Amino acid sequence: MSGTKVIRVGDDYEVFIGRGVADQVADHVGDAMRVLLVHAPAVADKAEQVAASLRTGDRQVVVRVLPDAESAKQIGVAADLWATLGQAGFTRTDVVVALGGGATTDLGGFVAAGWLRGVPVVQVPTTLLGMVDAAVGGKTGVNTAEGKNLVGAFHSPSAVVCDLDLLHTLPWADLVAGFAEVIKCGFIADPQILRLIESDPEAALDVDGEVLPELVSRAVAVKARVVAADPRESSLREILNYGHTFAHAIEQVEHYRWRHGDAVAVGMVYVAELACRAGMLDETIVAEHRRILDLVGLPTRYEPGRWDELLTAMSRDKKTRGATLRFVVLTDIAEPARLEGPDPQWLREAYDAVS
Ligand SMILES: NC(=O)c1ccc[n+]([C@@H]2O[C@H](COP(=O)([O-])OP(=O)(O)OC[C@H]3O[C@@H](n4cnc5c(N)ncnc54)[C@H](O)[C@@H]3O)[C@@H](O)[C@H]2O)c1
Ligand SMILES: O=C(O)C(=O)C[C@@H](O)[C@H](O)[C@H](O)COP(=O)(O)O
Ligand SMILES: [Zn+2]
Repeated sequence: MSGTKVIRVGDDYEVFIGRGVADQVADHVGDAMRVLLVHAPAVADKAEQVAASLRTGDRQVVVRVLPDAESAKQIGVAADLWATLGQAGFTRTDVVVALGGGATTDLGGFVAAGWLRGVPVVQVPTTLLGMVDAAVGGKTGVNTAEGKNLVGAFHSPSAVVCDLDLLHTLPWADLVAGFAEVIKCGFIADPQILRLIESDPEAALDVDGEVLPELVSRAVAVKARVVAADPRESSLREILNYGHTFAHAIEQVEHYRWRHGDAVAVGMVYVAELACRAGMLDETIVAEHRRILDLVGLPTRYEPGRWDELLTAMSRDKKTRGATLRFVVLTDIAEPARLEGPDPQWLREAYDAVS
């Protein structure tokens, strides 16, 4: 890959993918007089560099480090930042910049969505998962005691800056977790993603190689296409939730000790097993889920004996309507469909098949 790849999300904003592009964050804040930069603890050095590049003229740059990972996604963290914005006099032409993984971009986006009912946010994802998924599409939010992402808002970013060089410091387990959302895009919409991974998994996982940028661009293109067609998830966008009903249940019952990507990997196998029991998906495709996830080192199993807790957590999924659980399933690769109110026996059998 040479140069910066630019992917438009409808008429709304652009996603910039390249090496070194975080040095250009200042180009995306316009003439804002004030910028709040929130960042994950692990990228403090980069945050200092970005803050320095933003400090031009009279602009005031306020920098705040967030609690690590999922602990950032709490209403209290957002409330503290709203107090900061109030004290610094942030107006509707001022900007929030979020630098970090998906937890940071979800929280930063939520803070921007709430302040004055919406100020611009520039998303600068620093994990693979953030680049291919979380920072794109405008879903923002926090968790509550009752479940994952239960409070939030749709708030499109004004730009998304994906600097692949930032992946050099990302721990291996977090890089691998990001592949779950890449593989999800392969299964729901772009089989070439699956072919690229299976033909050379090692090359796919090489942050300095040529395959990873291609995978990032392909996954972002899938997300951009779906989000542009259905920004507020009235129908089509639900396909981006493939595997997430079971995944979010795992995350909640594990008190967020499981990575989101790892949970999504198991969640996709669960829902493939479910679709198989519903007679919608051939078992060879279920096996293909396990094989491809295995190739990059993602989990395909969760522990036994937790069914009741998981079922309660699944009932709070946003796709549920009344008492009816709804799942995004596949009838084939790149052929998403819905399964509504499945037989409780299938739900349980699918769990037994992944535990
Ligand atoms: N809004 C959406 O559409 C959307 C989509 C997918 C996921 N998400 C959310 O994203 C979150 C998961 O995101 P994630 O997987 O990026 O996890 P994360 O944000 O928790 O980051 C994982 C870990 O990597 C560290 N880190 C981040 N960048 C680093 C870097 N460059 N070098 C070293 N360490 C670094 C973080 O500090 C953290 O400890 C979940 O909360 C999930 O719900 C949101
Ligand atoms: O962008 C979407 O739409 C997604 O569903 C992407 C998911 O990967 C992501 O984890 C999202 O945060 C889940 O959203 P939720 O609405 O189920 O909370
Ligand atoms: Zn996800």
